[in-house]
Formats: sequence, structure tokens, C-alpha cells
Amino acid sequence: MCYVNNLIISIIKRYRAPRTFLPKGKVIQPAGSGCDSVGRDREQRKKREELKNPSLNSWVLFAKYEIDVLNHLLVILATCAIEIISFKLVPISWTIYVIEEHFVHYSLSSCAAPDVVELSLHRTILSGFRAFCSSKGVCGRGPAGGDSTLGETKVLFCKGVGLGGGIELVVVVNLSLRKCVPCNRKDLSPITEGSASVLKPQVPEWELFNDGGVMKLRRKWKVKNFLLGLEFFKIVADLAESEGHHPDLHLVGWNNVVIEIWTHACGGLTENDFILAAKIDKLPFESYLRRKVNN
Ligand SMILES: C[C@H](O)[C@H](O)[C@H]1CNC2=NC(N)=NC(=O)C2=N1
Repeated sequence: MCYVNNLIISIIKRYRAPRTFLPKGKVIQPAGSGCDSVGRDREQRKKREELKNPSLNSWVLFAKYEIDVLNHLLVILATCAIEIISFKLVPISWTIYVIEEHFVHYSLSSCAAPDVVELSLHRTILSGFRAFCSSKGVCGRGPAGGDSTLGETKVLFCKGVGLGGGIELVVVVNLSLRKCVPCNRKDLSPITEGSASVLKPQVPEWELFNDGGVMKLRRKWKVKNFLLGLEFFKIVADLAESEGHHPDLHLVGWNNVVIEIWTHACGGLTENDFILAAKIDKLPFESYLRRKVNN
């Protein structure tokens, strides 16, 4: 309590400068004091004397003087509280809402009014806002009471990334709805294992594999014949050209199509690769494939 007392006294001292503590013209006269100017001066001198006297319990000073100081103090304490929270000294659980592909509603334990921060999908880091998720797991699946308006956008994974850091929030948007970004972006870097493990469920037919230290996506098909294999490559090639992101195409043993995807520009996997894989899965290639023999 004495710490709080000293803190408050120091704040009062900070405010005791007449121009701060005694705002122009707005002086609440203690009860019973004269309203003439002599009386007012005497009162103000008395106030200043008292403020110099730290022995008075600070709360008494507050009780006797302008509520402004209390307001200021409360603002300071509230700001400190918010700072403490946002610096994550006090772990709190965030309710993360995703309402549109690029915006995330978050709120302190879902009681404060939701706010909106810009989410940079390419970097999967909330830009411009320090946030904290108290634990892994589902942070939220869109506005309370239902899935996000897009239906396809879900927050599947978030975790605190240490004090003072940002929040690693991987927003899994329906990848086939997204667009690849140019690979010559400066901020393009391989995604983390965490992000890959969250994006992977959207391309279940693909496998992640490590090719000499480079993580890649790979999927295999058996086509009816060699020419249909090339037809298959043609529709994949048209897609790749439109996305500006290209897979490695293999046609092996005349009817085994193998497609591998990775981002050459950064020597690893990026969201582009998952987007391209999801779009390839949407291509009309059923008619090229050999029937699976049900044995
Ligand atoms: C500027 C343009 O994004 C680059 O040339 C693209 C082309 N296609 C690409 N495709 C793949 N898979 N990786 C790349 O780094 C890449 N770079």
C-alpha cells in the first residue's frame, strides 16, 4: 500500500504545478470557503501548502482536491493496465474473430468491444498490433455464434510468440480462392512448420516431403495414357501461368504424373505453393485419370 501511496504522491507532485493541477478558472472551492478573490487566493495557497506536505495520506488529498487528478491517475493506471496486458505480463485469453479474409476482429476475453486489426495474410502476422494468445488451439471461428461470413475463413491456430512479440495467427482461408503473390517480394520467406501444418489440411491429397533440405509439396496421379498426361500438364501449365507460380512437372513411365511444388525464390515452401496445390486440385482432370481398380 505504501508503494501505491508513494506512487500517488509522486503523481500529485507532478500535478501540483498550479497550471496543471489548478486548471484555468476551474477551481472547485472547498465547502464554506469565501467566493471573493482574496478568499480564493488564500485557499489556493493552502492547497499548495498541503500538496507540499507529503505526510497527508494521498487519498485524503484526492478526496479534497479536483477530481481531475483522480481522472488523470485513473487514466494513467488504466493505460498501465492495458500496457501490462498488451505486454503480456498478465496472460489473457483473446477471442479472435475472423470476419473477412484480411481483417481480424479481436477482443480482450470477448468482453471488450471487438476491434479490427489488419492481418497480413502473406506474413501471417497481425500487422500493427501486439497481441497475445494464452494458448494454442482454436482462437475463434468467426463472429460469435457462427462461422465467419466467408464460411471458408477460419482461425485454426494461434500461439503467443513470446513477450513483446506479435501473435502468429495462421488464418486458413479457402486456399483455392486466394491468389499467388509474386515471388520476388522482399518479405517472402519460407513458412514455419506451424503454418505448414495448418495449411496442409486444405490440400489433403498432397504430401509434404523434404528433398535434400528443401520442403516441398508432392502429389501423384495415374493417367490413362501418355498423351492425356501431356493434356493434364497443359491445364496445369495454364493455371500456373495465370498464377505466376509454377510447379515441377514429371511424367514418368508414360502414365505416372508427379507434380512437385515449392518456391524456388526462397528455397522452401510458401503460401503460394499451398494455393497452387489447392487450385490444381480444382482442375477438371478426372477424365484423364485411369480408373482406380477396386481390389
Ligand atoms: C516474379 C515471379 O513471381 C517469379 O519469377 C516466379 C515465377 N514462378 C515461380 N514458381 C515457383 N515455384 N517458385 C518461384 O520462385 C517462382 N518465381
